[in-house]
Amino acid sequence: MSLYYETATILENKSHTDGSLKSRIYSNKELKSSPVSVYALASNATRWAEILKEVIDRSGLLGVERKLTPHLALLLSHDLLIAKNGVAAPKNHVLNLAISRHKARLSAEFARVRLRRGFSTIQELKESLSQCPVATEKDSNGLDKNIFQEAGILKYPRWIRINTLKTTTGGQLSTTFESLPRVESNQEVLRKENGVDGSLCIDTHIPNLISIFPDIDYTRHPAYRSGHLIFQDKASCFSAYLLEPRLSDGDLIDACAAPGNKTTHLAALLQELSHNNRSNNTPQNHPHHRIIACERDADRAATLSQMVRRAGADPFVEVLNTDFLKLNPSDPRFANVTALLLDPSCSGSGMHDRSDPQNEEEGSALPLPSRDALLPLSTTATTKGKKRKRNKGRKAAHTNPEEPSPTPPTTNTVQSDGGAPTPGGLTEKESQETPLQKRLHALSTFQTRLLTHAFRFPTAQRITYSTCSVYVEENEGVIVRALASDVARERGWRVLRREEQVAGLRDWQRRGIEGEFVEMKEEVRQACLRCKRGTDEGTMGFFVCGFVREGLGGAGREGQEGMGEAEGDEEEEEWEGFS
Ligand SMILES: C[S@@+](CC[C@H](N)C(=O)[O-])C[C@H]1O[C@@H](n2cnc3c(N)ncnc32)[C@H](O)[C@@H]1O
Repeated sequence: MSLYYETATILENKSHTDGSLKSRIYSNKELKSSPVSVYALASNATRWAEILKEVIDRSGLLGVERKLTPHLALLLSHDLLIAKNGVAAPKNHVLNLAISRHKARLSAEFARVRLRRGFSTIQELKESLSQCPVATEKDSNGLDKNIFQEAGILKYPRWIRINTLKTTTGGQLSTTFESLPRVESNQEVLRKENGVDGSLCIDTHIPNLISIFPDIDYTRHPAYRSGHLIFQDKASCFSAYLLEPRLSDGDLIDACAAPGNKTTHLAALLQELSHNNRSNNTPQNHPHHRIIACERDADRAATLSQMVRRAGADPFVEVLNTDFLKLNPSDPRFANVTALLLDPSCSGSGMHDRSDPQNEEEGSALPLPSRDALLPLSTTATTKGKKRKRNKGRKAAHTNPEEPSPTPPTTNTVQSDGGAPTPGGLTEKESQETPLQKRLHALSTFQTRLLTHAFRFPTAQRITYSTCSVYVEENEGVIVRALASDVARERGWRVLRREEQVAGLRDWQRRGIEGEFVEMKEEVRQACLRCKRGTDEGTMGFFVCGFVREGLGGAGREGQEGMGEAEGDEEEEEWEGFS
């Protein structure tokens, strides 16, 4: 059935074609299926991906149906479980058979996943996923706007950061955006009147950021192609802005940099500083600040280099295709590092439409089911013959402020020693964790390690830690654990208090939340900034917290600590299944 194969190919996007999901579909002249159907299937399945991944993983579908790829499984299970008309293939078609023979198991898992999230009906769950205003008009391609409503696109404006490395906001407003009237709020931006091409709002928290109607496609516009405009959600701009680069800074590290939105934002902020400080004679093309942009994945590092060049940030940025955890903080190459931006891989649960290029640029992939999902965890944990280290101070249990906890009510605070170990190296509680809990556990362990590694850079004075996740485990939980670490205490790291934050972000109202099992001081909670999906603010779900250092404690131990930890960490990371 070409609809499923073609939609899967579009979502995989192996050729890395530029453009929005919609433009990739409509510009594809080889499609046999109707673009309307491909778009509807792709955008709807994408929206449900996180839930469907959990359903498919729990059912073990991919372990037995070798003909199904993760993308095909996602699309077919969407139609089987959610679409009004079911699977759009004849009953005896190989794809229909491959999914339908597991209907009972998939439906049961779907019901479990739904109930665990606190929704008594599919309709309620559906509504929670598409909190968008109803629109009935057709778009320029004749598409019913309700399709976009389901995909959740209308709720969010398109955020564009004007890249001041190459242009100015004034210049762009009078050229590229000349035809768009200015409005005062995102809500007005989203209210597209008949016959009007949309409007534009200048953001009040982040300089050089605008929002426009999301349906206006600028991916082919010369200003976008030449790097004058960068698609970047407002929330994602918080990380570099909160780090607040200064003229007194030495080198900066972006520890997990690809595809490079925050790296180029840092570069733009640095350049503005030099421009504003006329007494400083640093020539624009020979900045004394170096941004070391670290990315461990080779393909993504190549994309990062490309993006850095396109944004005109190359005079500032040195791309390192390496694992940040392998950098020795005491290496003389990093002797001048004063600030680090850490935006590690995360669950991506704060993103609204992962197939949108704006979100692809944020670096989180579509959650896909896995063939190994049902392998007993004890097998995966011991295949490498490594034993797991205990997480000191680990308290966070699953908490997503946007949905009820999947943790069974009987699960209590995870003790720092994790309880009694099972023969497979897992505690009883850990072996009872759902796939989501296991994933969050592994992610937050990895994220805490990255953050504590950042604490080790001897001359570092400021750090920002951010994720596009809504889960407390990956956010406040990581902050609390990292602050409790020996290295944080020895080196004098503390949170950047709200009153110390850059103007604009200091006024941001959404602050940290205490999860069921994460307690923190009010000062720490206030230091955490959150953005919530589905609000009038028009952002994705996001979290950021800044750190500053009081004094330079423990400076004598840097060399040993840097390398010693990297080795031990590797052992733990392999156990956690991250490569
Ligand atoms: C959320 S994305 C970063 C997005 C980026 N900050 C931006 O704004 O465009 C996380 C990136 O970190 C990379 N990464 C994960 N672990 C890493 C590590 N230990 N060292 C370096 N890069 C890592 C991932 O490959 C991924 O590209």
